[in-house]
Amino acid sequence: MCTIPHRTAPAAEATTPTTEAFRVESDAVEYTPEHIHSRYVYRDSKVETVNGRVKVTPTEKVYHFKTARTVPRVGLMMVGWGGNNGSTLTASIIANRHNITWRTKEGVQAPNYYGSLTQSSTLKLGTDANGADVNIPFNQILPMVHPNDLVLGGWDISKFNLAQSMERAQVLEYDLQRQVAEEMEKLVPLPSIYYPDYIAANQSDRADNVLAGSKQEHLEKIRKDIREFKAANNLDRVIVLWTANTERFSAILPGVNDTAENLLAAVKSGHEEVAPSTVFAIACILENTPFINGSPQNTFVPGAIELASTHKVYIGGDDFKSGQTKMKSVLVDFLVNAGIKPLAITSYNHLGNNDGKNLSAPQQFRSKEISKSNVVDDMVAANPILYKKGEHPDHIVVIKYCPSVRDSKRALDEYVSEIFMGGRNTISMYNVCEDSLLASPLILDLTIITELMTRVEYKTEDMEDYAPFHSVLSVLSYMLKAPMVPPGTPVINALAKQRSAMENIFRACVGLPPQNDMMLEHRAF
Ligand SMILES: NC(=O)c1ccc[n+]([C@@H]2O[C@H](COP(=O)([O-])OP(=O)(O)OC[C@H]3O[C@@H](n4cnc5c(N)ncnc54)[C@H](O)[C@@H]3O)[C@@H](O)[C@H]2O)c1
Ligand SMILES: O=P([O-])([O-])O[C@@H]1[C@@H](O)[C@H](O)[C@@H](O)[C@H](O)[C@@H]1O
Repeated sequence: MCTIPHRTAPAAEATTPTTEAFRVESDAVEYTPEHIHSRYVYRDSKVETVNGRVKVTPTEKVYHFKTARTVPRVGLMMVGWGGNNGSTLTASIIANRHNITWRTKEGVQAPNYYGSLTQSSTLKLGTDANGADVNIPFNQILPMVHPNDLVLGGWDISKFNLAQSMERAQVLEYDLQRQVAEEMEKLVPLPSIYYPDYIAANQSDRADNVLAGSKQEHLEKIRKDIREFKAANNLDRVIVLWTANTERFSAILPGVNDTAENLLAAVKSGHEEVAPSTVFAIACILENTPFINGSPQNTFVPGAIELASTHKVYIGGDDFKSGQTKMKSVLVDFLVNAGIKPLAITSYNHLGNNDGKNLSAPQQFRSKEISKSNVVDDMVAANPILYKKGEHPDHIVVIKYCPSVRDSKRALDEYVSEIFMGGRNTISMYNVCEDSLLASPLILDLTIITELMTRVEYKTEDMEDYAPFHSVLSVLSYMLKAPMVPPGTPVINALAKQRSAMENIFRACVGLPPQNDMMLEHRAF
């Protein structure tokens, strides 16, 4: 097995087509100066029951994909920039960009992007003449923006600059903090929208950087912020990502947020049931700027989804899938697909960062409890041998705030399953991690893949022109606890399926077949 060496980051002024790490030699793939064109045969199986007999028919559908090769100048604006995730990610990009190393008790540590699928994982490109796998860095399958080239900005209700925020977060080692502090000090979050009812009351002491005025004025100000950030930094594309506090859920109210028209009117009238995150989402959509929600609240009320679809702007969410839930979406997938029946899943964690402080309030915890609880639904529903219709494991989620452990979340999980002949199997896990060091790389992947998707279009044989994917970007699901999907389509939480879907879509864009792991060349020869 060999891996094509990892390329260093291109210069920030990437304005010419990226030179790909490989070329696909196929009649189904064409490289022009501007695009990669591919013709892809999508194969599936249609199942129908006719007179009690199940009939399966293999199907084929031709898709034409077109991917713009030039990686644009990209800005990432974070809502909640001064938080643990935002400050940690910013410091980490600066450290990687300048290759800043720092001393720890174990020696010299170099910067990296571990935990980022696009930056630190690989995929199998094919096999060499000896039949050995050839693996490439995930970010070489298609031209992607490099994290080092992202221009960073954003908003926070706290006026701390990013050096103060990094110090407050207490996530990164001091020897690194001191080296990036000067650059971080110059980064100051824009004032933001603050509706006290939406986050815990215990957050009020941070709220010293807030916008005055009406909801409509807030909407217009955020739109202006995006335009000005883009112009000031000579950007081609801005991605906005919510990594601010978890909000309470918004009630879905007919006449208020059920349609795009009603939602815009509700903002204009200052209706209380429009959350800050929804105002941000509307501002982004109206500015043709993708908006990703890294928190669990229902930012994307029906009216926001309709608005995004009408404007063909990408939205995605909800809630970074960083630790306990990520593990759950692997373990339950393994158990159920091994024919083992989880009976009870109890997930407890305590943490001491500001996120934990905000989640100590009931309404904010409820938002998180919902996003953490639905992650096994698809796996359970897919196995009627183990689970009768409507049957599911007991699933308990507990989160407690314990200031002294800071960002170092302690997660304790127990999985009790029924096994062969009435037996029981209990798996216990203890997972300690700096929560922000798990979430920050996910912010990169969400940003990088969202930007890539703005450069991918498809056309089927019955379409006149190319079109973007559906505005609800379900391809992001690998990074999210409660993946948003186009209305009426299935939600997939199993981590392996989520990664496979993303990889195979990108493979199709360069005319490669889906990865199937059959390895027939090593079994039938
Ligand atoms: N592993 C993880 O860290 C993880 C995993 C999944 C989800 N999340 C979610 O990501 C979010 C951020 O996590 P964190 O640890 O960085 O939290 P944090 O509390 O450290 O940061 C949130 C920041 O948002 C700011 N803020 C709150 N309301 C705002 C508004 N309306 N506009 C602008 N800024 C606002 C706060 O001042 C704070 O600086 C939380 O909602 C959390 O639930 C985190
Ligand atoms: O991603 P994950 O570890 O399942 O879930 C985490 C929660 O357990 C934690 O309490 C919360 O503070 C983080 O925001 C994150 O949502």
